[in-house]
Amino acid sequence: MTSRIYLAIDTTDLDAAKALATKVKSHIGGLKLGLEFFCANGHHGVHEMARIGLPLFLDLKLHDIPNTVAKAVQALRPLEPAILTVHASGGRAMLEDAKAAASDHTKVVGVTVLTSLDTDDLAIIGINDDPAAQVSRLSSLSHEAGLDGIVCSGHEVKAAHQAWRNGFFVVPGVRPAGGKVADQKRIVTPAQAINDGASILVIGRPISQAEDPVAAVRAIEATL
Ligand SMILES: O=C(O)c1cc(=O)[nH]c(=O)n1[C@@H]1O[C@H](COP(=O)(O)O)[C@@H](O)[C@H]1O
Repeated sequence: MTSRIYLAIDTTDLDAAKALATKVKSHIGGLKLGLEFFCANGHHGVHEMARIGLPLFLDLKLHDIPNTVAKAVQALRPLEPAILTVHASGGRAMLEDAKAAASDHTKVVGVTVLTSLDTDDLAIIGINDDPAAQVSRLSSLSHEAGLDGIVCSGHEVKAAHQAWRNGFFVVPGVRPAGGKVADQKRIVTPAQAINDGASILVIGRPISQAEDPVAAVRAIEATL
């Protein structure tokens, strides 16, 4: 069975990204290229990473007016990402237009509440609800707008999956028991996220910063 672990490539260094991805490629299901990587390496960097032969998740978290996001999605089509992110809080029209602009081969998923935020952080930006309620709201909106799924933390994935049975659920903020939390706030273990309905896990530093990334990814896989 294909691994459900997508390795987060969070570096500006293309050679380092290629070396890490090549090292672990037979143990993971795909590569997630984020803003840091894309801002430094652009389309060229994505083409280079595509040569490794794994599905690519282009995590640019697009968030703008509908026309601008739709045009950006069109401009990304030649990269043929398997998965692409937009911010669900961009609103219904933006989500519909983003999905319409993407190729049928790309899953467009809505980022709900970043895993680095908790209830206090939401209050500061005027959302007087806990993350679970906000994720539920944005998950329903993403579903209604025709997206393929959402990004949420492992705290919310069970309820989101129950409400949207054939949705695609991306769960970052995943930490092996006792792993360094860093800037994440809503974390769960990889096994919990999968048991609760995650379709794929996005994991970065627990693998990329490990002394032996292959051993780290194998240890995580063994818990699933
Ligand atoms: O969309 C994402 O992938 C994402 C959403 C979110 O809410 N939280 C989150 O951490 N991510 C990404 O998941 C990865 C997590 O990295 P680590 O914390 O190093 O495992 C980073 O590349 C983040 O950009």
